[in-house]
Amino acid sequence: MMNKILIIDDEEKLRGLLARIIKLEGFEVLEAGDLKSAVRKLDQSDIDVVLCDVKLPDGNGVEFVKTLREKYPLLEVILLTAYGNIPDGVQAIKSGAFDYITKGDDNNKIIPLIYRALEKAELNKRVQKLEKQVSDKYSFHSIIGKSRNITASIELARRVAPTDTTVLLLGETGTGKEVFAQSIHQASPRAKKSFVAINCSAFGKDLLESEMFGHKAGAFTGAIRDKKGLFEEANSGTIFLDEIGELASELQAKLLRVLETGEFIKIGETVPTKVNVRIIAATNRDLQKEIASGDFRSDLFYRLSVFQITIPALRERVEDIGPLATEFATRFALKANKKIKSLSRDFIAALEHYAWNGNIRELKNVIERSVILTDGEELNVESLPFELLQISNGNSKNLSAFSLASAEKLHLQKILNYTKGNKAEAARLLEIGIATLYRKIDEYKL
Ligand SMILES: Nc1ncnc2c1ncn2[C@@H]1O[C@H](COP(=O)(O)OP(=O)(O)OP(=O)(O)O)[C@@H](O)[C@H]1O
Repeated sequence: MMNKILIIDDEEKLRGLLARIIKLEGFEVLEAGDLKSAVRKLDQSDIDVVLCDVKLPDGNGVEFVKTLREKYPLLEVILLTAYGNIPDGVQAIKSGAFDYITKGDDNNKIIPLIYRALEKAELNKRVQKLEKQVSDKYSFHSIIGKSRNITASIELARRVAPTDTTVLLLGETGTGKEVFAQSIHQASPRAKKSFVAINCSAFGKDLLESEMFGHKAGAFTGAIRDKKGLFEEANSGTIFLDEIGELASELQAKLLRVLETGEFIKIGETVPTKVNVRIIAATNRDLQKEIASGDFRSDLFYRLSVFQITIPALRERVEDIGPLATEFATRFALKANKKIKSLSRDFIAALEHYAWNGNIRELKNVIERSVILTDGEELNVESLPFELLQISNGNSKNLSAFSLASAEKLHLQKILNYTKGNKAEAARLLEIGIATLYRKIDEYKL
């Protein structure tokens, strides 16, 4: 499609000349003699770049730049200034114009400038598209599940999303706490600002403090330059503090201060930094217990737990397992270039009977493994890890699908089958001592 350029200028001769030059480059040119007819043209067609004169019969071009940026954020504006009137150009750029150019003077400069403005306009469109993709990906719609339990959690999250209220997400590992945090952010007025996530158990205390709050150059050895902390990065947006129960006590105090005053002091700094950040925290621990044992400050807990949402474990919403598995199978099949059309009944039944201590994350892993192991069009039980099929054996050690132990167990089973239960022969083949074999048989309840 041809790019469209709109020229707004009341001097017909000059406008015509400019239009001819631009048309020669293969662009489609639209013309307007005043702001009113310009607005009509802008509403009727998708303009990419606007060239706008300053003095117009019904208004001022410099001021019009602001309106243009707000109403048509994807297009770019080049202001046509009168000779020697640099302040107009500077003001226009402040208001969001792409650039300015002196009228009549530099017609040979206009084409390259238009090309650059077009590139910027294309970029605007790409960014908008990506933003839409991100917000779709992290919207509440992306949370799969129709069970009463999960819909109740989603409903709570929807309600609190548009506010600035601090949210505490409770739930076992892998239940989707981060997915919830992102959806809340995306459904809030802060959606266009940053969403920053930090796992409080991922760093040691000192590193975590500098990650969260930043430091001044020279604050400690290795602090070569000033570092912005994640709270600053998240300014005007949302910060997600995962595994908040792991936060060291000094940092708990610092976080409490942020919650109370919006302020913190960077490492090595003396004056506080102020931020406006919405806080979403998450934990899989029982914070009441941590409070009782003195590991978590109760005042911080009360600040954080203004609005609590519990995300149900997968075993508490068994009816969602089938739809989740199907969705993951589709995604992984696409990724692995496999033609998987269905999941067998037994396959889903086995999934529904399993305890899923690792919740959705574990389910995702199991499905990925099954997709990799399947060559046909249907996922069936043969592709499931051993433990999932051993559900009736309540004593068996609970192993995750990808663990080394799970592979070891499977291997032992195979060898023992091969030697028809002859343990001495099995130990020889496995190149381990007979005592070790007995121990493993016992451990895996073979
Ligand atoms: N309802 C859902 N629908 C689809 N995918 C989901 C859903 N909930 C979670 N997931 C996926 O499950 C995985 C685990 O989710 P997430 O990281 O949000 O869990 P978490 O509770 O924050 O885990 P942890 O406590 O270990 O940090 C991710 O890959 C996520 O994309």
